[in-house]
Amino acid sequence: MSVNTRVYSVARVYADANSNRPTEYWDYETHKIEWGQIKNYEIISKIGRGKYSEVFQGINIYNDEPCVIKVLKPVKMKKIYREVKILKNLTGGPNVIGLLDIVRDESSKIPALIFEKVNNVDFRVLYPKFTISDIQYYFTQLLIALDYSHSMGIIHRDVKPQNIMIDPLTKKLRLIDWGLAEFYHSGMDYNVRVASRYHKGPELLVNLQQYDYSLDLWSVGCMLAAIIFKKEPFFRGDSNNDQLVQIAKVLGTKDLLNYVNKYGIKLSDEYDSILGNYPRKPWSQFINSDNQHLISEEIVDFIDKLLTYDHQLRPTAKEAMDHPFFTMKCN
Ligand SMILES: Nc1ncnc2c1ncn2[C@@H]1O[C@H](COP(=O)(O)OP(=O)(O)OP(=O)(O)O)[C@@H](O)[C@H]1O
Repeated sequence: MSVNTRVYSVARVYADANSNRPTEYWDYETHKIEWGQIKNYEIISKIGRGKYSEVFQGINIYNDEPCVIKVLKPVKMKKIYREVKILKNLTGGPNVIGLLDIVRDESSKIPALIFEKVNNVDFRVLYPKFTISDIQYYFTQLLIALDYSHSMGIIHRDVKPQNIMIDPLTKKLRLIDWGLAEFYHSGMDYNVRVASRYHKGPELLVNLQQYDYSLDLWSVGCMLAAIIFKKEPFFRGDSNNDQLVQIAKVLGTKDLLNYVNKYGIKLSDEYDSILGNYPRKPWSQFINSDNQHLISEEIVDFIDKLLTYDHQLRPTAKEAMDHPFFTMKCN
């Protein structure tokens, strides 16, 4: 990230969340990590493997509490400091995964993050069974986590089903994987190589670097559209460029061009031959016999507002929670 002389976009909310706080709050590069005791934890089994880590189920042998041990792969120390600083700032906040400890192996110096464990059910099993009332409940929980993070000056930048742990028995939802999250400073140029392809907002794909918290709301829109229309993922691009084409096939080319023009962005020449001149596709064309029981005017309007090219026009997390979809009566 870098400071630019041309400020063309500033967050509509929480723009000063970091400038109003002391430097120690957001300056992760000078952050000193206080290492805990690695001998307190034992690995039980492997849960998953991410791009940046190997994740294990573990146990704290002193209190017998289950935990998750995220062993970080070698990356720049700066990235580790950022994830730790952000987790320390957000831990204890609503629906944010709790960081319990940070340890490292004495000889290899490999760091590991210790988290609270969620008895997650895979989204491919869970989401297809969701009723409207489940969707209202879990999306409210997700928006609560996002509004909290945004109010704390932090953009998650990788919202996707794999990063949302849900235990349907206790109805606990936790937003995990803060490894790509970043502090928001108005006027700052950010790296657009964040988020996972299917959930990347148009701002990232058109190289609009002064993006903000609203990026996370696009990803929420992708998740919601996938669940409601039973089309997972909703936008399936086979490359970053194709991802924008898939979006344009739904939202239309004209509004995309209006969007980039508004912020004085020039679309890369690579798009010249692939973007075409797609009309806007009505949402009704996504309704079929498999999904019609989930469809309502309210939900379609909500998806329509979240999946807006112009990041400044999307509802904020708080505005999203106030959408009529959430107060809609359901059986
Ligand atoms: N607290 C937790 N409780 C239960 N499962 C977890 C928890 N934290 C992580 N996992 C599991 O481990 C996987 C990887 O964790 P995480 O996303 O933090 O790692 P990552 O290396 O940053 O992943 P990616 O490359 O996908 O971004 C998750 O998708 C999830 O399945």
